[in-house]
Amino acid sequence: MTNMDKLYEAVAARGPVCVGLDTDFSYLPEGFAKAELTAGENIVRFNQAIVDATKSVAGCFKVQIAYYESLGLDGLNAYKKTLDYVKATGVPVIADIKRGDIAKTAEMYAKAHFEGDFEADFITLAPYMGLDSIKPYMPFVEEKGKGVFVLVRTSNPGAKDFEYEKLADGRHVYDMVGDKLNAMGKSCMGEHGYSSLGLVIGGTHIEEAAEIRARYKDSFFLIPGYGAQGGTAEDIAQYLSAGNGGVVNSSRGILLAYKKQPGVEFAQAAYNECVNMKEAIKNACDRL
Ligand SMILES: O=c1ccn([C@@H]2O[C@H](COP(=O)(O)O)[C@@H](O)[C@H]2O)c(=O)[nH]1
Repeated sequence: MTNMDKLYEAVAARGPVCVGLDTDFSYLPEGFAKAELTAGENIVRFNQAIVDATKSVAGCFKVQIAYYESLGLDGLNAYKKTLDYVKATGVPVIADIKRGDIAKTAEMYAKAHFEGDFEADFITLAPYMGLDSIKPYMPFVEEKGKGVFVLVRTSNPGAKDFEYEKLADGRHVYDMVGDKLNAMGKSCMGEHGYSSLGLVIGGTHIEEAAEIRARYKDSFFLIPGYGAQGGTAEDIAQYLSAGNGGVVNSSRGILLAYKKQPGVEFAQAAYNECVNMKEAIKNACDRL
């Protein structure tokens, strides 16, 4: 069974919410940090509380490496401890590292994030340098069941700058990227009908949602943009297939939920936000 199969089953069991552990030190509630600990150590304590509170309603967790790299070695230690803590729960974990480089360098990134200290179930990749920048990850995908999510149509406003450009055949650039990746992903199909080569499809532009879902029936989607970036359950539901086939990330919306729930402890507030998000997406899927 591939990690994508496990992710599919996790979504079937607990829903599509992907809890984003993009933990900035400034997100820790007042009085939470212990002065005798480093910033990274305090972030790990915060993350552990979030993971404990939300794992029963999380399809997966996503750890955004930039938040940890920005703290240097202390942060990388916190990154590893956070990954290890999530892995011990058995809930799938995506390392959001967005790598993209020449094949030889990509081989090293693959080793760095699919084995050893920073091993994750899934990683994110940027495809701009071409398919040879993705291929070095495929031995881990095809032989060890690992998974990748590759950027196709991103959630940021700048998605319009390159991804929406039109080709001579009428396709958008993001269609061409998605088509090539979807074809590449046929080499690693799982038991549940989804490839281990998944696609990142932002949940903030919905005009093409139905077309994108129909075009890539066997691609699992990582869908960022819910909450803080304005994506709604109604928008996101269109990227799922009967409530599965994708995971929906929310980072700031979950980590900072306590700021919108006065008097509620931060981990409980994160849990409440996950439950609300899960129900809102389910209701929106049911209405489709
Ligand atoms: O198109 C993309 C690809 C990745 N991301 C990542 O998702 C989260 C979003 O965080 P929020 O706080 O929920 O906005 C973050 O890690 C991004 O790096 C994305 O937003 N859009």
